[in-house]
Amino acid sequence: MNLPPITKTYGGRRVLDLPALELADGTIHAVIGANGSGKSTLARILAGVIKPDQGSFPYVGQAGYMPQRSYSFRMSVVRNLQLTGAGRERAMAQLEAFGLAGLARQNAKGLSGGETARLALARVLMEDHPLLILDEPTAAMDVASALRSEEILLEYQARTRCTVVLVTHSMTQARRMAGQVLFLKDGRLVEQGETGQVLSHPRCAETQAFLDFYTL
Ligand SMILES: Nc1ncnc2c1ncn2[C@@H]1O[C@H](COP(=O)(O)OP(=O)(O)OP(=O)(O)O)[C@@H](O)[C@H]1O
Repeated sequence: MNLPPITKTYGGRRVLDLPALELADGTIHAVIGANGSGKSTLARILAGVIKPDQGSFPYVGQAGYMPQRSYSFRMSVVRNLQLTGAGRERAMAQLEAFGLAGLARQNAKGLSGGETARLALARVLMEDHPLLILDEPTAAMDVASALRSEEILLEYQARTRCTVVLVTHSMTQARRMAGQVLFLKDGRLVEQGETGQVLSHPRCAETQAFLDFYTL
């Protein structure tokens, strides 16, 4: 997937200023960087939720998107998944996979934060998308749920061969999941490359300085 240069400006402040990018198809790309570095802004643009300063993103409508603040609809948990057009049996199987089957009949608005995130991920993975944009999908989850979600996501990706943009603050998650890593700082792309290279042998001092905090 070739992306054109992308900029985004709010109130005269440029929060994203990226060059043309190539994201290898069928690969999981982890987007890492400090708070405010532009990760969610990039995710929203790729998902078509907001527009870049210029042009429009050509993949609007094709992407499955899980925003940073996951949400549910005011109806039963199982009906949240049936909204995708799936039958009850398929929806229940997905809830089972995400450990939510016991909550199927409960109103989804009563779910905890981590449960809501599991439901949101379960919902986006009900359909096959060529492009998946996941903004910190497991940040609210307990470790067991996060690891299970990673497994399900990897199975989904292996089956569909979709391209995934995964925003994460977890370097261990990036190592487990991603083939490529993009490091953003102050809205700029500092480094992009194979996961092991960027996380273990970064080329840029700025990347190393960011990663140093993860060994503290
Ligand atoms: N709607 C908006 N109006 C004004 N500024 C915005 C808006 N959305 C984002 N920004 C600014 O753009 C910058 C990048 O925000 P973004 O949410 O993309 O960061 P992030 O890397 O995802 O951060 P975090 O790790 O905290 O989620 C921030 O400084 C933020 O304040």
